Amino acid sequence: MRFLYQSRLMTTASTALTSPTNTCPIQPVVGAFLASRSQYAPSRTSTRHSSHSPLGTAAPVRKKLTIATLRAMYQRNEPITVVTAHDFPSAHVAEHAGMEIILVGDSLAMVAMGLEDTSEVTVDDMLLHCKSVARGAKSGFIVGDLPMGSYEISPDQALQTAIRMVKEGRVHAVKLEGGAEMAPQIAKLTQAGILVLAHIGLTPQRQNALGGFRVQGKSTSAALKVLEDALAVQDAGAFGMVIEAVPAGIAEAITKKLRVPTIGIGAGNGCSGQVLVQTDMLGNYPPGRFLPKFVKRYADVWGESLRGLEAYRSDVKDRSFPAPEQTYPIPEEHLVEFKRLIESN
Ligand SMILES: Nc1nc(=O)c2c([nH]1)NC[C@@H]1CN(c3ccc(C(=O)N[C@@H](CCC(=O)O)C(=O)O)cc3)CN21
Ligand SMILES: CC(C)C(=O)C(=O)O
Repeated sequence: MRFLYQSRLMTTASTALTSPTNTCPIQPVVGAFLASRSQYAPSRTSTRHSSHSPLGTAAPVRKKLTIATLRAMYQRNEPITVVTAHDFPSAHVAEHAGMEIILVGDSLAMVAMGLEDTSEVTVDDMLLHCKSVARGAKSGFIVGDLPMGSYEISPDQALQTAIRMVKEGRVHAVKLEGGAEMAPQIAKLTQAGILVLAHIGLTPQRQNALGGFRVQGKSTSAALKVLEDALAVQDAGAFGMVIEAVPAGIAEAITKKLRVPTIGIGAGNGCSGQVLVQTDMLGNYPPGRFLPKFVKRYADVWGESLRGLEAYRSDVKDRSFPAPEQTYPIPEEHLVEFKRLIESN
């Protein structure tokens, strides 16, 4: 299953940015901005923007989200929306869609780096992706994963890594996998003023020990262990926790026992919020790829990307691209003179 699960796909989802169906309140601002730039035509009077990030640097689109915002949402029982991002465009579109938390998950190993699993990801890999995401999402609350091997050895190691994630990666909080056994790490980071999102239930970095990506907490005793982990990470100071692949009824009951939010993935709608991997939920993979049961596909980025690329290829092959409107004109007399000069030689 591990082999089926990997993905070597292109990953940007920037097409959604111009979608007229986007109901996000900031959409009119984006629309107006794009319109004022007349289809990205270079302006003589203003700075030219790189084609790699059509909006130049990301302008803030809403009030900056903080831990206080998240706590207030939790208090009023408003679901917290979380999605992963791994680069500038995927962060930018997540922010424009109003996501509260943008998670730079180590699943970027598969969805952005084409690796087989998350175990090869390094802190430097994470930093590169975190920096790009931070530049794309100026108002979101950004959480970065501590990769396998960068925090388990000791609380000091965890703190060293977490400090780099904040200082260099520009994240607002870190996520680390593990329950009661990670309480010392969580406490150390929290005492140093670094916010921690814990991750319990199915912890993919331990896939070998778990015997694969298996649902956790399926028996009474296994569910009690998940609750024990939830209470331990809460008491160690985690501001919240991801609960992955746990039966819905168990995750809901655990959520009710806590005073910090749970962010569910494959854990039912009784959690305080939900998270999905962006490339999964946007359908940025070819048909037939294996997906966990908990993924719902909300878009077909693969289909749209393929359609656009095939149309481009076809236009290049029959020379209908570039058309006159995509080329630079020259006054006819200059062209005639130019040709006369080069032909007389
Ligand atoms: N692209 C991507 N999306 C993810 O959601 C994700 C990653 N990568 N990588 C890290 C983990 C691994 N994840 C997974 C992967 C597979 C299953 C899975 O196949 N679960 C079985 C359940 C098997 C059982 O009953 O125990 C399923 O049928 O959904 C679950 C979580 C979630 N995470
Ligand atoms: C699936 C989410 C929770 C994650 O940890 C990741 O993207 O790595």
